[in-house]
Amino acid sequence: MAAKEIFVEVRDLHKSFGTQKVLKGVTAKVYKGETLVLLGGSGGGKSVLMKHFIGLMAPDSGEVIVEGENISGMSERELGKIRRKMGMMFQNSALFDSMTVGQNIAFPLRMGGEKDEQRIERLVDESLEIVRLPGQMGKMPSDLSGGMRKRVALARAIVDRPACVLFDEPHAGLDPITADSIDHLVKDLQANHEMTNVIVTHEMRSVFRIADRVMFLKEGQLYWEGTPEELKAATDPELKNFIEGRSGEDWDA
Ligand SMILES: Nc1ncnc2c1ncn2[C@@H]1O[C@H](COP(=O)(O)OP(=O)(O)OP(=O)(O)O)[C@@H](O)[C@H]1O
Repeated sequence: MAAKEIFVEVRDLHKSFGTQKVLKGVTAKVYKGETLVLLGGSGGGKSVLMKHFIGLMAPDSGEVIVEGENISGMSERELGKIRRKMGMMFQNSALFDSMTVGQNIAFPLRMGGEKDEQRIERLVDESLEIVRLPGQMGKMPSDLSGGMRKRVALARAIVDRPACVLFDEPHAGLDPITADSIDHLVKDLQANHEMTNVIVTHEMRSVFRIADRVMFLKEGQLYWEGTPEELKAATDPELKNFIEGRSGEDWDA
């Protein structure tokens, strides 16, 4: 088998907000073409780590390397190029309620200086096709269900055909069937559009459906990494409690 190519690598990342140390020396790799899931308790630093992958946050110390390029110290212009390799689907969809679906999806293209309206229209159309919402560009976000809003947010994240999509809790607030449709879209992006996916989620059913690899963050450090099969077989009480949804505290005491 060919050696796996690294898409993003972080080395010994440290990040604090005021006196709160959020990342305490995280070293991790994301491989091209994989679906990587980040797990861990609330506040463990998953979203903060993901924002470092895309250059939205800069570390206090440590390195972020995207396709072999160290992004620390890059100018905003150079960082812009790096960010275009990645699309991010934010928590709670973060759509602009005053804009139509089409305008929301086109937003990153226009912000990036795209002036070719035909190209914008084509990319918006294609993105809506990919997320299985063809022809919905004229709707307002308030007319859509939660699941459809997530799909629009995904269409916006992929509109510029990034090499990698970062998903911050794409399953939050969805019923199991709608969550399943998001999982199908994730696997479709990977299989048919050669995208690398990095996903923060708490939805264990989805983890076992979509992940090629799992990383478990705890208190700002990489506590464990492995395949979903290895996670299922894990005997570590911390991991077992997490996947089985147990608090680990003794409530009968
Ligand atoms: N921009 C910021 N300014 C100050 N504190 C922040 C900022 N971003 C994150 N934090 C803090 O960093 C900690 C980790 O946040 P993060 O969002 O990465 O957690 P998480 O592991 O993704 O958890 P959750 O599952 O709850 O989203 C939290 O205590 C949060 O309040």
